[in-house]
Amino acid sequence: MIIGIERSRIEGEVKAPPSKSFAIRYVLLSLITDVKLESIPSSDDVTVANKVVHDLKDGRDELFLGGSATTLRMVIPILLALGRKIKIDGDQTLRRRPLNSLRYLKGGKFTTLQPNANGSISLPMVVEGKLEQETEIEGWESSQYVSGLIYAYCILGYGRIKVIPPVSSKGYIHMTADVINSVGGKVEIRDDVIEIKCSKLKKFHGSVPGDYALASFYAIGALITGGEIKISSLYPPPSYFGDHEIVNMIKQTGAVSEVTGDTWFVKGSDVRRPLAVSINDVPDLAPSLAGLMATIPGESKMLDSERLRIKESDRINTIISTLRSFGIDAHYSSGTITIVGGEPKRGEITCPNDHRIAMLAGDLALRAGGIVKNAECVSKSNPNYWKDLASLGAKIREI
Ligand SMILES: O=C(O)C1=C[C@@H](OP(=O)(O)O)[C@@H](O)[C@H](O)C1
Ligand SMILES: C=C(OP(=O)(O)O)C(=O)O
Repeated sequence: MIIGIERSRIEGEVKAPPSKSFAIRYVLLSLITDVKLESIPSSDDVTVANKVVHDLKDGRDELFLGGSATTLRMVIPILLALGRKIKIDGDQTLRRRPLNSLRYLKGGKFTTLQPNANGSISLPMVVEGKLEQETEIEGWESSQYVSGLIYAYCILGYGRIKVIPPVSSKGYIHMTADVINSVGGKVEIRDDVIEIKCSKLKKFHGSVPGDYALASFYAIGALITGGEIKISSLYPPPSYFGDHEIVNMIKQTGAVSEVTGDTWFVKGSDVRRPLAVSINDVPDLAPSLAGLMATIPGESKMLDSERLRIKESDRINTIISTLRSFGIDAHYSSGTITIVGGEPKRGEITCPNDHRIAMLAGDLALRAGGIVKNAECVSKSNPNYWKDLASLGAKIREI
């Protein structure tokens, strides 16, 4: 799919896209207790998670994880809790994602079926073995393993995890703990030790809340085109640091940005301050933030950005190359992406099999005009992205 966008003003009201992270957690929760969702999001990753659960319940011994690393790194500990020997594979983007932290999971055996040059653990592989009751695991590579271990120990009834610092994306671990605690589990996070106790869990009957990181592409699209926007169906920002922090980050630049109830209101102002933020705990905010930083005069910085290299694409390179395609100067050094804000020029990219990079290009094109090829890649998390932009005033067409 090739999408052409002319300079537009984004404004109005829109429902936030459903949260991929909450949706995958609720789908996987159905392996532990009864779950009834008002509706299941149609994004690729949630569809994959749903298929994985059905295949496990049908007793299959092969799973296909598409491009979803959240599903992959959460399911592996669950398989060790279930004591199932399973062959798992994914698409090309998932096969490039590192799984080195698996070496900490004592009791697990991971046979890589296409050994790579550096001998690291990767897909396709066979997972077998039994999870030990206490585990330590490094926290740097991904929080998703820790989330999977919380589910795994809930299945086993009890477990203890020592997370070796530094711990990345901590908010997602709190999200997982909140989901299990909401159905009667007992997940206690004390510094770097997590203790899990689960007996008979309650049923879960509810809906998937909106996604702040995905919604931020709409908010920033409005900001950089002079509009104002209300985005509804979001969850009240929790106490821990997570993707909802985007609300405050946008406020720090001088814009109006506030959540009332389930609705986020965003409007630009005459004040445009450059931003310097660490994204190690909120990596999914980097692509949308890049679009905002691109239009704020001065140097903005995204610190602690090393882990962006191991997402669906090497996002350090793909964020910088996308910005440069729209005439914005950006560079990387020692963990920091520096963006020199200015006036984007008409640009064109081919989505590098990374949904959030296509959405970054979409936002920049709303300001300056442009073209996005392989635009269907947004379906990994938000298949309605282009349609939502059109409903908010984007001059957009399929070429
Ligand atoms: O647990 C989750 O739902 C997620 C965790 C994050 O990954 P890392 O923990 O690897 O940063 C994030 O990038 C991903 O999109 C969703
Ligand atoms: C990295 C992402 O997802 P995952 O890790 O689940 O593939 C993402 O949604 O940007």
